[in-house]
Amino acid sequence: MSDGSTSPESTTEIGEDPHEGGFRAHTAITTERGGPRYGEFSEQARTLMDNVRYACPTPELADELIADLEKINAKLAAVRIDEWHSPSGTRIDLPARGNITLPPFEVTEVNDDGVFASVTFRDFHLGGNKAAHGGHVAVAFDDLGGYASAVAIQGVSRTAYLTVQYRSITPLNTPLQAHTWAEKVDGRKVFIKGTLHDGDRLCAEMDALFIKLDPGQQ
Ligand SMILES: CCCCCCCC/C=C\CCCCCCCC(=O)SCCNC(=O)CCNC(=O)[C@H](O)C(C)(C)COP(=O)(O)OP(=O)(O)OC[C@H]1O[C@@H](n2cnc3c(N)ncnc32)[C@H](O)[C@@H]1OP(=O)(O)O
Repeated sequence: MSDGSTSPESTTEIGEDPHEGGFRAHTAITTERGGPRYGEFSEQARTLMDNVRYACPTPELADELIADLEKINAKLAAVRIDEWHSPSGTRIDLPARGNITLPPFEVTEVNDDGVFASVTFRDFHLGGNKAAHGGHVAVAFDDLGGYASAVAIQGVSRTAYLTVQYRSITPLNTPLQAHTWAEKVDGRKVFIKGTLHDGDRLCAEMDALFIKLDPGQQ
């Protein structure tokens, strides 16, 4: 079984030095890095975080779990690679491109009106009272806003500011509808808006500025 990291069919061409300045020189899109079960692996990691968020282990069970997790961490530490070649963040076939640090989203459509995605906040995104933590809502907006910016300018940009208006509770474990779009492009400045809905109900809105990076910019 291949780890897919060098498969020319599944990755965009990246040379010896795949990054330029602070970001990738190319949009690395892969469907094979990490192997065919990388999605299940990521999902197990998310479920681990869900369970940890709500678990109250006995001291004896905590001892056992620490020993188990030490073994798992040793296995993972042995296969760590650099950020440019890691599957996380490049697997466009998986929720949130296989990046478990993002709220899992699935992009459902990209068109002239922007990026449309289904986002599901998990148990481990809990803020309080069954609602998502506001910081996680901002994370989802940052990534999907960056996506809309990338689509608008066909290039890489970085967040200069991002404001979220929290309009109503954002529920956990519910597929929510996210929409991000470029309202205006002015030179390197990309003004991005976003909304997050639970059905007809508006949960949050985003207003952000992304700056297109100059070649080689850190
Ligand atoms: C089939 C489809 C396939 C699709 C494939 C998938 C595609 C997916 C693609 C991608 C998705 C991923 C998306 C990820 C997104 C995540 C992004 C982040 O989280 S980035 C990390 C957080 N942000 C930072 O750490 C920035 C830190 N700050 C900086 O580095 C600089 O300040 C920077 C780059 C933002 C600007 O610095 P300067 O030196 O380049 O530019 P200056 O000259 O300062 O600003 C340019 C213009 O912008 C204005 N500006 C800059 N910052 C501003 C601010 N905070 N507020 C207002 N204006 C600002 C300035 O006034 C200037 O405007 P005037 O040209 O003079 O009109």
